[in-house]
Amino acid sequence: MATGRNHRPATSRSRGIPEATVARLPLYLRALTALSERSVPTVSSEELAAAAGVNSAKLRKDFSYLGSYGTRGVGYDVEYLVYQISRELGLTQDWPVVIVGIGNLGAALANYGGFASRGFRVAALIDADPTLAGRTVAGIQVQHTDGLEQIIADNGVSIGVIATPAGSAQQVCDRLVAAGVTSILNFAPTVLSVPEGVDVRKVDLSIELQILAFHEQRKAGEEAPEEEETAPPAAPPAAAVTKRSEPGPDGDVPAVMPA
Ligand SMILES: NC(=O)c1ccc[n+]([C@@H]2O[C@H](COP(=O)([O-])OP(=O)(O)OC[C@H]3O[C@@H](n4cnc5c(N)ncnc54)[C@H](O)[C@@H]3O)[C@@H](O)[C@H]2O)c1
Repeated sequence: MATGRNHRPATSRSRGIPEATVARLPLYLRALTALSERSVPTVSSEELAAAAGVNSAKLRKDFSYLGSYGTRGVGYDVEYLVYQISRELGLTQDWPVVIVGIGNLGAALANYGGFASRGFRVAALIDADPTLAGRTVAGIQVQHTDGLEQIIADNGVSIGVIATPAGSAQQVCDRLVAAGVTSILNFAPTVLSVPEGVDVRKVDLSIELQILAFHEQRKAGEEAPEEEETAPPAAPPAAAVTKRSEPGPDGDVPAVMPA
């Protein structure tokens, strides 16, 4: 099943919106939702850009793809933009989601209230451990992986979340895809291979931490007084050098949102 490449198009399939813009829409939506909750009626591109952590020229360009230009001197209508972006992201409908792997992470995700409020209903929790089957997590009974295909079909699920160990993730992914799932959020630290037409998003908090560590190290380097550079460790003997494995052909996108 794990054949073919997931060729990610440069633009979204709906109306030629660039993927980079699509990736920023949730940031705008989050900022706009906060304004809406405070009953703020309009917002300028600069204010909204600052709240979303995005450059304001980029924001205006992004909104032009939605056909939203704002009113000079007034700004953007908050409620209407919330509606427009939600519609563009497909959030005006309810998306049933299954989570596979109900360990520490899967249970935490199941308990996270933020999915439901954003239109993602956790329809089922699935785990391979027979001792977990029947247990209730976040008010939902965990079901055994034996029934995975039936669960997907019964609930009309198109989005699956993988929170299993890395070693089982590809097999789980293959079963989800064979059962009809076409979007996967992968938390397992492995590259998934999926057929054309299946989207994979990968979340890896340790990669985010590593990037922060890189910046911390650079900051520390800038602050430290000049001193002799530490010699790098000696290169390993040729025999000990192993070839780095090539990333698998899943074409998934790192969790880091473009600024
Ligand atoms: N992306 C991140 O930022 C992040 C953060 C924490 C953990 N993780 C990863 O998430 C995964 C889960 O971590 P955890 O701490 O919850 O582990 P865990 O061991 O607590 O839970 C894993 C669960 O997966 C189940 N499982 C194993 N094989 C399965 C299969 N084939 N089908 C269905 N269920 C299966 C196990 O029974 C277990 O309940 C790991 O891969 C971990 O590395 C990622």
